[in-house]
Amino acid sequence: MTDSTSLTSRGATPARFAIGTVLAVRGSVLDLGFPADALPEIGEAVEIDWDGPERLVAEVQGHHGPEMARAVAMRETAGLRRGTPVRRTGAPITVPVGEAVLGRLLDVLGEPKDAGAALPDDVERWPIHRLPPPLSAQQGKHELLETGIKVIDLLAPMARGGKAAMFGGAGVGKTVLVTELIRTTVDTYTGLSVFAGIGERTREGHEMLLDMRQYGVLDRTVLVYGQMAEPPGARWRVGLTAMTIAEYFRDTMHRDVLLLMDNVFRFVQAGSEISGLLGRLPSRVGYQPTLATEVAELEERVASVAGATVTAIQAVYVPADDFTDPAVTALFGHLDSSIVLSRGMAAEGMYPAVDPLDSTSTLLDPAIVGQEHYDTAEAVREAIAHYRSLQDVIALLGLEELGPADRRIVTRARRLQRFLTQPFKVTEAFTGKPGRTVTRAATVAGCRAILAGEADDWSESSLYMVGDLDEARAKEATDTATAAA
Ligand SMILES: Nc1ncnc2c1ncn2[C@@H]1O[C@H](COP(=O)(O)OP(=O)(O)OP(=O)(O)O)[C@@H](O)[C@H]1O
Repeated sequence: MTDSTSLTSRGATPARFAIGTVLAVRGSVLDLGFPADALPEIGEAVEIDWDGPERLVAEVQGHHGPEMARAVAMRETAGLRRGTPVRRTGAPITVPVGEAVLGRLLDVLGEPKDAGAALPDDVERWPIHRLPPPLSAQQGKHELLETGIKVIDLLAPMARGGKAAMFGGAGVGKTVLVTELIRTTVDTYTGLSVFAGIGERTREGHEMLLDMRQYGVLDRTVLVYGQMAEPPGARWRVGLTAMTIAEYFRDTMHRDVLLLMDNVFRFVQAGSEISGLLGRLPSRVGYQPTLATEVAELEERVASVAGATVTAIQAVYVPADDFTDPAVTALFGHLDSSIVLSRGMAAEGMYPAVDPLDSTSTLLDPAIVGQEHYDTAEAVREAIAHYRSLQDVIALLGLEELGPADRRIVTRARRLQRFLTQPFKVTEAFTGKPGRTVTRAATVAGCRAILAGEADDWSESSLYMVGDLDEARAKEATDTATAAA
């Protein structure tokens, strides 16, 4: 028996501060020995008393016999030895919340990583595991969150207090789109933003910090990072850390919060790594058997309560462009707005590469967006779907072989596709084109005019990478004048 048993049995240490020891270290997974009457609970945080480089906290995941708990470390365990003392905390992992964390870059445990001052000792802390608000307290999601991005506002509008996700394979523009959404919404949005960087490149965290400072919105933003170089425990829990900070702003300060997560797939992937390390049998496609529960635990907490909202905007990597991947399908069901990025469109330079047919939103309903918007969105989809169905024929026989009605639809669909491209503020530096935001009304009006044939005689390039239709009209006029001269 360990010393700790005698300590507890003498009654010198209350159970919740009971001391145990590290029995085995396998990467991020720790086997911990405790006295039988003081085994930490599942979900409880334990602190390792070691002389390693950083405070080491682990979360208990299971009990293996009456005196052994298995836990997942939130930080690197290199150098950790068997026999090192471990302390129970009697609570789940807690993270600092409130005004003190605004403008800061934190890690999964809420510790600052931005070389700034330490957080005050008396900062309020909340546990990262919390239940979603009861259904009776949640409010509906019928208010639109206009983004100023034409294709999203028209075809996959977002809800204030809702959940939206951008799906796409590697390099199709997820990060660019999420960053642009922060950029465009912070100008108009009076709420606070919490950004969760999950399992992506480490440098992106510091770039985001600099960007937020440059936009002058850092004091309304919290950045929380668990990036790809960090152990799976950090990547698995960092989303909950960010969510908890957002919930505090919503529930205690009654502020609207924009919660941005890049990349939610990495959260699922970290859960899968941990499941394997814990020796659990894998389920479909090798994912953890608890996949749906883990995703639901995160997603269900995004809600509006008593007039204050948390709006989630997430990037989701689609492995090998396979939209039937279980991680991707588990997420789809939770969303109000699904924005699908297409490799084909990215390859043609049609940025943002949002697929107009695959992207959907529950808000695209005449009762919410209005009849005119709804009808326009449907007509745009129909025209593009018709064009796609004719693409093989066009490739084989040429446009000339089509009847006049089909040819008219193709002309308009191609112009609509170009009109739905848009230069972004965040890409100004490398495209050289100043970014544009367009109101929903102008987007709808522009598409209606194209559908009615106004742009039939314009060159397609006049509609490419512009803001509203007036800008395209002006570009067409200049180009025509230059050609004539
Ligand atoms: N709106 C855009 N305008 C111009 N170029 C873009 C746009 N979106 C993406 N790109 C180009 O595509 C590249 C990849 O974009 P991004 O990093 O956002 O992809 P991603 O889907 O997040 O990739 P990963 O899965 O590798 O993180 C950018 O570096 C840029 O060159």
